[in-house]
Amino acid sequence: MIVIGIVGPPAGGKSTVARQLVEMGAVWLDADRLAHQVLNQESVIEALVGYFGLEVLEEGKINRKWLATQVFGDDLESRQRLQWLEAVVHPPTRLLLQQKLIEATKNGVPAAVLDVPLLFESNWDVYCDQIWCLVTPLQKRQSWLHERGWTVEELKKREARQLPISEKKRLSTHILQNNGSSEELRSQVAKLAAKIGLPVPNSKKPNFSSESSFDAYSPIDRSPVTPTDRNEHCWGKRVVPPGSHPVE
Ligand SMILES: CC(C)(COP(=O)(O)OP(=O)(O)OC[C@H]1O[C@@H](n2cnc3c(N)ncnc32)[C@H](O)[C@@H]1O)[C@@H](O)C(=O)NCCC(=O)NCCS
Ligand SMILES: Nc1ncnc2c1ncn2[C@@H]1O[C@H](COP(=O)(O)OP(=O)(O)OP(=O)(O)O)[C@@H](O)[C@H]1O
Repeated sequence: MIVIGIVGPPAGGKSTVARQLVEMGAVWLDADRLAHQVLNQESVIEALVGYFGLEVLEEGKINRKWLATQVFGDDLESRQRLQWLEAVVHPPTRLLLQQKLIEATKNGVPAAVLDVPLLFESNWDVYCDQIWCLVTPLQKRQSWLHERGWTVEELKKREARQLPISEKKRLSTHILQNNGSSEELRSQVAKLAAKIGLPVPNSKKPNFSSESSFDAYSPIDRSPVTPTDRNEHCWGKRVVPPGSHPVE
């Protein structure tokens, strides 16, 4: 099984690429979704109420929209709150992600896609054979934002808490330019997928939601890919190739 990490700026198209790879037989591991599951755990809710007060709750659940206003900011207090939140949420999220990776390996899927926004920041890159970095202009992301109800300011605040895109590019093995349609993005994804032996469908397949793709694997082809020099050591430290990376 080959492990592909997807990175990029917030709202840069990581999930879109993951969905496209699911259509090509990969399994999608969505760290945001797993972190949301962790936020539903009783012990985590108790810890958050202890730290943030009852305001963090809405109808007994963590109010993520409110919490985002408390942790994404440039001031010292916000940064300390984010650090605290990550220290609570990341370890159980890591455990869930590890379990899902092991499950995918056992199921013999050809590829697992790690859709982890903080892939480098949380050292998840060590699990990856390849890392694909999306380069997506702010203007494009702005035009897609309305779907998730964020303002540009919210987007920028989150981005400021992540590794700069220049660093993400430098540390990645492939770069995808997401500055056109999703079909244009798909053709870049298909090219890279073909290189690692994933079955690329000719026609457009229906979209898989994170919900449905998370535990269910694509029915297209479950046979393992031919081993390449990079996919034989899924659990070893990935070696970052020297120099800059060609635009794919
Ligand atoms: C603050 C929370 C409640 C806001 O929830 P919300 O539903 O608004 O956002 P969601 O979780 O879907 O994240 C959307 C995007 O925000 C950005 N983002 C989320 N957490 C972080 C973070 N700790 N640092 C920088 N950017 C982040 C990412 O680009 C992510 O894809 C939530 O993001 C959270 O609990 N974050 C801390 C846990 C974490 O680091 N998650 C990232 C994956 S491990
Ligand atoms: N090339 C594209 N053409 C049109 N819409 C796009 C394109 N790429 C992404 N989008 C849209 O932009 C929005 C953000 O994309 P997506 O959710 O894939 O980003 P993301 O990187 O996973 O975001 P985050 O990690 O911050 O949650 C979505 O509504 C998606 O449909």
